[in-house]
Amino acid sequence: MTALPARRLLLVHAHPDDESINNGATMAKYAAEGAHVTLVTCTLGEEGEVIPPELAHLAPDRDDTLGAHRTGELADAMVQLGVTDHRFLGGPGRFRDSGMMGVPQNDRPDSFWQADLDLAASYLVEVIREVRPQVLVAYDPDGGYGHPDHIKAHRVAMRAAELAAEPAYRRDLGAPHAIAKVYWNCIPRRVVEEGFARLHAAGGQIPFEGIATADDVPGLVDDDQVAAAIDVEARYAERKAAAMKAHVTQIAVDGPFFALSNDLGQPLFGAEFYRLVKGVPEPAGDLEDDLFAGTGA
Ligand SMILES: CC(=O)N[C@H]1[C@@H](O[C@@H]2[C@H](O)[C@H](O)[C@@H](O)[C@H](O)[C@H]2O)O[C@H](CO)[C@@H](O)[C@@H]1O
Ligand SMILES: [Zn+2]
Repeated sequence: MTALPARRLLLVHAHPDDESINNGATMAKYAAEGAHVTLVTCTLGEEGEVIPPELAHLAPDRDDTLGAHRTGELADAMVQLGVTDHRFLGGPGRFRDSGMMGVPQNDRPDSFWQADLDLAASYLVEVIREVRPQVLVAYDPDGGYGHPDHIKAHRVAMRAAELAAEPAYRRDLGAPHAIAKVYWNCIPRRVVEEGFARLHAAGGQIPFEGIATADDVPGLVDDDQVAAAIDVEARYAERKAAAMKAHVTQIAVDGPFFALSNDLGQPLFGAEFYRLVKGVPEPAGDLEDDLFAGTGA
């Protein structure tokens, strides 16, 4: 096996589309700089809604082929971001999209929400011990906005980071590896409110049915919770928008704005923000501009 680059970043997401929405610019930046970026997606997004009418037949209550279709959208998004290492947790279709919190699909035995935590984490331990990343990016405990697959993805990522470092745990999955820095996705309320102010100023020019609210944006935090801001050059923000566009069934992009299948416009943020939950923080008040800061990589 060829040696991996010195810098290795692992991101764990619930569905195809989350990676581009939350971390598209960060992934594009580090991939372009030669870091090894590994994305693990926990489901195929089988229970999603479908935006384009001509693709409505893919829906779970029609042909139920949306999951297979979204793997293609995700592959297209990876091309836009320059990311070559993408995996589905446990293999494609191992865990099914659980649907929004409270729907009957949450109770399907094959849903990610019902998955045994340590079993699901064991698949991620194998990836961690192979790739040996210095940095892990995951959701906060609420999954950003309370979606069961996002909550479970957080739990699996944090459990796998713990188990991967445990010398007595499953040496058949590789040599122990302790991830140096763990971040959770977030976004400062101030930045979100500025973005919505721009959206409201655009008013009638936006092509969406309505406008979301700041509280609809996952991972809202106060400024003092933010440890790192990856505020990339325009070219990486452009890659992010292109990757989001690749998720045709889930996201409609219009310039600096986008909407999910609820057709509620929200700002598309080029800068991406992170809370540090493991690692040495910068001196109080200083924002990191590099997720690998302090790792020696
Ligand atoms: C960004 C994200 O996590 N999307 C999920 C989410 O999709 C939302 C869901 O269909 C909701 O009912 C819509 O109103 C909203 O517009 C969608 O973004 O949940 C889906 C089902 O679990 C999932 O497939 C999708 O990736
Ligand atoms: Zn999601």
